[in-house]
Amino acid sequence: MASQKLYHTNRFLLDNPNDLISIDKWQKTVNLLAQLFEAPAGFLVQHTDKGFQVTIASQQASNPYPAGVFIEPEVNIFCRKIVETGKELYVANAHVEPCWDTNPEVKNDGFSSYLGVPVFWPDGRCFGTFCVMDYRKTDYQNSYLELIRHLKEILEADLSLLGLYSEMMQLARLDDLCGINNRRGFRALAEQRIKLSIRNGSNLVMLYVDVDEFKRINDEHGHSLGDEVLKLLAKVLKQCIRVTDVVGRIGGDEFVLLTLCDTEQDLIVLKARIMQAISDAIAANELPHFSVTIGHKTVKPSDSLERVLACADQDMLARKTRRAY
Ligand SMILES: Nc1nc2c(ncn2[C@@H]2O[C@H](COP(=O)(O)OP(=O)(O)OP(=O)(O)O)[C@@H](O)[C@H]2O)c(=O)[nH]1
Repeated sequence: MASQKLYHTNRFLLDNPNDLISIDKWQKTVNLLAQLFEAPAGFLVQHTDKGFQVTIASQQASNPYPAGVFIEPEVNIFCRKIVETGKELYVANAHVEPCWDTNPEVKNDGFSSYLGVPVFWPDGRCFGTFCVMDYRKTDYQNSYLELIRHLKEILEADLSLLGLYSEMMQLARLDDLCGINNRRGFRALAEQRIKLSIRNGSNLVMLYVDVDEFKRINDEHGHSLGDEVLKLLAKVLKQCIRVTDVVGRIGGDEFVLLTLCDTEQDLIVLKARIMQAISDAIAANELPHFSVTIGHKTVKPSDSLERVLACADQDMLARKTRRAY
């Protein structure tokens, strides 16, 4: 649960609806495509490792494939060729091209013509295809190709927006230095995690990890070595927890972990594991010795996140003070 993506390029959009995508607008775009080409069927088709899914189908009685239809990845459909090559495809008359003999759109549905362009995710991966099919053979001129390219830009603009928004959310929630959640990101994920644990009755513990005398490390070895210490600590903490736990850096040398922990004994073992992992990492990376103090607070259903954090912080401070005397 280290980060939350707004979209997954390998998941069907129809199964993971997203508020930033206007399916209604996409529907109008696909309808317009079919209308301008006077074609009986127009589509936006998505491809993932699972296969192909019709995301949007033009709303016409002549169109045999409604939105949601799934096609296995190995089926010899026109769209597959585009996904494999990343290039546009125009087939004026599939009945005279033997390579399409096994294509069910030709063999079973009787389509003759296909024109499609690849649609890309903002990271350059192929989302799928935007295409028109006709039962008759066609003779589309260049201007038609221009038209379909322009229309697909409307779809890609929405996918770009999704990418930009996702990046902005990541930036707002990530600590630049350590690459883990910052306070904002940690809070958002921790709130969700606490709600989930209340629902399924699991025991969560908040750990508050603070580097001892970090100021001295900066003063003696320089700020950039101090940064290396913080990065190493973040890496070690991430390695000591499960993927469903939440980790964050919420202050200069202060880190927090929200983790599942059933018993006192589990907690003791986890703290010892963190201490050992820090010692091992210091030795492996030839960094100056440093230690941490770890406070904790068990999460009760009635606790607010603020209270849990404050109590874990106080526990950490009390342990630091006890050690100092
Ligand atoms: N290198 C580096 N130092 C930072 C960063 N953020 C905060 N600091 C420094 O971290 C130090 C934290 O100092 P203190 O809060 O006094 O804590 P401490 O020296 O660890 O003392 P105790 O917590 O009492 O053990 C300060 O000197 C900050 O300047 C950072 O991103 N990189």
